[in-house]
Amino acid sequence: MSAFSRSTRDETAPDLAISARDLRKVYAGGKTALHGVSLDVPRGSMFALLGPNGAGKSTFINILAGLIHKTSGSVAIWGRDLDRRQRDARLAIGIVPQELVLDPFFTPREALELQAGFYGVPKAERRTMELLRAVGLDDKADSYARTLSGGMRRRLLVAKAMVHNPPVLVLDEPTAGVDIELRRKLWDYVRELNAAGTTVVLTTHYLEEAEQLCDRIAIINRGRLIACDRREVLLSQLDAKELVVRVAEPVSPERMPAPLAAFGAMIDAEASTVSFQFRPSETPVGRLLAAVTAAGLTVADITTREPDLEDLFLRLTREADAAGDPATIDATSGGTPPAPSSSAAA
Ligand SMILES: Nc1ncnc2c1ncn2[C@@H]1O[C@H](COP(=O)(O)OP(=O)(O)OP(=O)(O)O)[C@@H](O)[C@H]1O
Repeated sequence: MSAFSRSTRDETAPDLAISARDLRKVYAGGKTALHGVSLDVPRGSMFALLGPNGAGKSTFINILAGLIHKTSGSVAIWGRDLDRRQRDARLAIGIVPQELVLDPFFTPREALELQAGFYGVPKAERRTMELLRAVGLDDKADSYARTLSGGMRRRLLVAKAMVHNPPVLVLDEPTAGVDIELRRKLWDYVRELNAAGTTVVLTTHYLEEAEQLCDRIAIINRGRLIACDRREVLLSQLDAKELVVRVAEPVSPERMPAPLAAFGAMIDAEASTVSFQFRPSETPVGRLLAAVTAAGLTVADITTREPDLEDLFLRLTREADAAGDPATIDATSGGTPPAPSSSAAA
């Protein structure tokens, strides 16, 4: 199907694959799962939606999928408003649900054909075997779905979400219960789709996965967006590094040389190391190494540790929890959001 152009040069394609404004969801019973989330997913991006259990990720995705109704706010998928152009919006998105929902009596081939029929894909344009090959299920094309393993079912759901060739693919916890080898295969395929222009949004509990795969990351906590930016920008917010210097001479924390104390160094006598927690924006590593030399020590080896997404995730969710009722970050401007505690309510 060529209805959707993925080219970055195509001026008819929207700049935003998904755009949510002030999205709220209050479930029957009064639970507010989304407190006014505004979020943009640029076309062509590989976008991670991260958050602890119960943060509201599935609620967000289920609204996109049309499985639940939003309470208020608006969402556009591929520039098509979900209220005004529901059918067009749905055609633009493929969703891989969290639950492994498959009819056990259909084979993968039948499941894909049925789905293609549901989306009105003409027989000549169906890519059933191509999709099954892509997800490594071509040899299972005619086995009953009930005989497939959890990982195979997951991959079949990915293929199913792609039958109408949507420009936006959303995967809700796609690798839960999938072993490492299959996970790698799944990601290879998702990367290929993304390289070919498909915008990919995924929710995951594996921070490492988001860090390795995604160029943009949003963090949602208790129904509020607490961060949303390019991965490098988010990680640079941490501005903290650790330098560990192994020295040739014996050292002791009881005899901390003044040049090292000035930088808040810590000494591990057993490992013969001096370590520093520092802000790269304020303190160049060279100054720390100079302090080691000034203390009369010889540098034998150095290692540094960069903060990772897990550090950021923990810090932001803790800050948001400590603030109690943090304001929502409007992540639609494309810039770096302000710190959670000082941002303005959307
Ligand atoms: N049908 C429902 N009725 C009432 N409350 C619900 C319903 N579905 C979800 N919730 C509540 O809404 C909040 C957000 O849930 P949601 O499933 O969106 O979170 P999540 O981030 O996807 O979590 P997980 O990572 O565990 O899937 C939770 O407090 C959850 O208990």
